[in-house]
Amino acid sequence: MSHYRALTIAGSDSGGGAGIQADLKTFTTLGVYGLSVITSITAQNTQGVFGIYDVPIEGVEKQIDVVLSDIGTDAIKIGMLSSSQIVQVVSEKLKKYNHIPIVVDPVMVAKGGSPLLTDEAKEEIKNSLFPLATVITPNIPEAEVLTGLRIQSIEDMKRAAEQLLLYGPQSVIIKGGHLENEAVDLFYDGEAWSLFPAKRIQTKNTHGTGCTFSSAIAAELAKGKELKTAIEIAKNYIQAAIEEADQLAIGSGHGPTNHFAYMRRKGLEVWN
Ligand SMILES: Nc1ncnc2c1ncn2[C@@H]1O[C@H](COP(=O)(O)OP(=O)(O)O)[C@@H](O)[C@H]1O
Ligand SMILES: Cc1ncc(COP(=O)(O)OP(=O)(O)O)c(N)n1
Repeated sequence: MSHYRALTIAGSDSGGGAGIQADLKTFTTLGVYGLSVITSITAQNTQGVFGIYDVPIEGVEKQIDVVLSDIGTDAIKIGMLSSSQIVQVVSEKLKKYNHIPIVVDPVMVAKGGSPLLTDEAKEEIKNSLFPLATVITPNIPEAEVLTGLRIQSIEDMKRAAEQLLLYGPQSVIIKGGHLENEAVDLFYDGEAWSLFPAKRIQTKNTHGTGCTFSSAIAAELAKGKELKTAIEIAKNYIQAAIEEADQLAIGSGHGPTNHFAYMRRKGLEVWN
């Protein structure tokens, strides 16, 4: 029996809530075999980021080469790429895989405010990586930095999405986790707008929501789902993970979301 495969190219979060660790948990609980290329190691817990150690460029290149030449993948998710050199090498390598769906999460800042990429790398992401993307998934602060617009409403999100599409991705989803009332995400592919609304959950345990959401989209694309269906499933997955986040109670700061919740709701008992 063969399995669908998804590759994450991202940073490691030692606290397990975001980055590579969140991506692999998401792939696994959506039934997809997860592969990983680590770009950077963060010393991180629920209280914040205490150190960032980039993997040497040759190490990033080698991981991509050996994984793709032997195992291959059905979808790729890109998360934290902390320097412009890492963005360059990843973009260069992925140019020859443009038949595979690519989800780009332009990770910039961790919840506690620690920067996860340099200013130089922001330009490189727009110019080199966005043109390769099936979909890009900025949150509101990221979309503001990338466009220079102030985003406070759905109309502002629409303007930002139009501007971001000019960099060449096939589509854009601006995540609304930072809006005040509703957690509504806006999708745009140059033809039509779609809204993915959800009730905003009051919890401090939202560490890794963006990583989890983008890797759930990648997992569903790996299975061959159409993009909007993949986003709908990812939205249900993250909603369940946030709704049941407080049951995990990991760490003393901003805890992770609950990657078991979606599986449990599908009737699979994961612990006793
Ligand atoms: N408190 C919340 N309640 C419900 N959904 C949320 C909440 N926070 C974030 N989300 C959802 O989680 C996903 C990730 O969004 P967001 O938190 O904005 O990303 P990031 O982690 O990159 O800042 C989006 O679908 C967003 O709507
Ligand atoms: C290693 C690593 N990658 C990405 C992030 C940011 O993840 P995100 O899902 O945006 O979650 P928050 O940091 O906003 O909770 C990270 N912290 N670490």
